[in-house]
Amino acid sequence: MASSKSAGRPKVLLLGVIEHAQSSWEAVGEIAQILTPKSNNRADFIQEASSGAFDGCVAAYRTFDSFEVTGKIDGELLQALPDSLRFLCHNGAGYDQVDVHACTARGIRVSNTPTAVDDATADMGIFLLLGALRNVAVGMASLRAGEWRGKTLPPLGHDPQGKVLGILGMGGIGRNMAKKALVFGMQIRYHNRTRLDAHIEKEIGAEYVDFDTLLAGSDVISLNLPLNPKTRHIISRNEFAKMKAGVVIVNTARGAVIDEAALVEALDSGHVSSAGLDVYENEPDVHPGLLANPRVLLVPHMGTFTVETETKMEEWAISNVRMAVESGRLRSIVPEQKSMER
Ligand SMILES: NC(=O)C1=CN([C@@H]2O[C@H](COP(=O)(O)OP(=O)(O)OC[C@H]3O[C@@H](n4cnc5c(N)ncnc54)[C@H](O)[C@@H]3O)[C@@H](O)[C@H]2O)C=CC1
Ligand SMILES: O=CC(=O)O
Repeated sequence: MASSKSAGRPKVLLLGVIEHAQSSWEAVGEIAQILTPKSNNRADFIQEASSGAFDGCVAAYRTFDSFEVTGKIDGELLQALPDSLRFLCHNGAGYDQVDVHACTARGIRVSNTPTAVDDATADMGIFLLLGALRNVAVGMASLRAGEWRGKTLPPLGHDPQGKVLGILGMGGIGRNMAKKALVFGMQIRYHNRTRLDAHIEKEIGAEYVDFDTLLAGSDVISLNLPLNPKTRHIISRNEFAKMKAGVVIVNTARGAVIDEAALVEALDSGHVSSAGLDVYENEPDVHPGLLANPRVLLVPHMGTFTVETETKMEEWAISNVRMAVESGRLRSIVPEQKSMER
C-alpha cells in the first residue's frame, strides 16, 4: 500500500536486499515508491507480477542472489512484469542471469557495475594463481586432516617469476590482474574480442596474441571474460589439448566458460597440473571431480566479498536506479545496449 507521502512518485521494484548502502537507498525512497515482492520462488513471483502487484514500476534493482526467487530474467518473466518497466539495474559486473536480448526486445535497458569489482576480483585471481602454482590446497587439506604435510610431501610448486600468464578477456578485471601479475615478475599475454589500443597495451605491459597462441604458449591461463552463448564452454577438450602440459587454470569469471567435465579430465590426466577456481558451472553444486582433486584450490564465489567492494557495487547499482528515475538514463548500460543510450 502506498503511503500518502509516496503516492504519485515513480515506482521502483527491489529484487534482493540492500546490505550496505542504506542511506543511498533511503534517498531513492525520497524520490520513488519502493515495492518489494512477497514471493520466494519463481512460480509465485510470476503470479504476483501477473496480478498487477508491480504495475507502474519504471525501474528494478536486482542482486545476484535474487535469482533464487525470480530465476533468470528471461522472456517468460518479462512478459509477467509490467509494460511500464524500462530499466533493470543489476548489482554485479557479470549479468548472465539476465537475457539482455529479451530485455532489448521489450525496450528495457540493463545496467551492471563495471570497475567497482576490479580490485577485489583481480586480488582473488592473484590469490588463486599463486595458490594453484604453489599447490597450497594439497598442504592445507593434509594439515586439516591432522597429517601435517601428508604421508607423502605435497608436490613442489612453481614460482610466478618468468612464467607466461595468458589472460582471456582483457576488460576491467583482466587488466587489473595483469598489472598485479607484472609485479610478481610474470610475462603477460592476452586475447580479447577487440585488441586494446597500443598505448593501453604498453601501459599494462601486455602482448596481444591470437586465441590458439594464448592456449599453447601460457604457463597459467586466467579466464576473465563474460559468460554468454558465445563464450559458454569456450575452454573444452579441444582447447585443453592445445595447452602446454602442466598448465595452471585460474577462473574467476563464470564456471560455464569452462566445460567443467573436460577440466576434471585434464586435471585427472595431469595435463592441467592445478587449478584455482572461484566459480562453477552449476553453482552452488561443484563437480565431484573437482572436490575430490587436492590440486584444485576451491573458493565458493567470493571474488567481490569485501565490505568495501560490496558497498561500492551497491552504491553503483543504486546510482543507476537514481539516474533512471531522475533523468531516464543509466550510468553504466551494458555493452550490448550502448546504442540504446544515444
Ligand atoms: N568471481 C567474481 O566474484 C566475479 C566475477 N566476475 C565475472 O568476470 C567477468 C569479467 O568482468 P569484467 O572484467 O568486469 O568485464 P569487462 O566487460 O570489463 O571485460 C570482459 C572482457 O572480455 C572480452 N570478451 C568478451 N567476449 C570475449 C571472447 N569471446 N573472447 C575474448 N574476449 C572476450 C570483452 O571484450 C572485454 O574486454 C564478468 O562478466 C563476470 O562474469 C565479475 C566480478 C566478480
Ligand atoms: O560475480 C560477481 C559479479 O559481480 O559478476
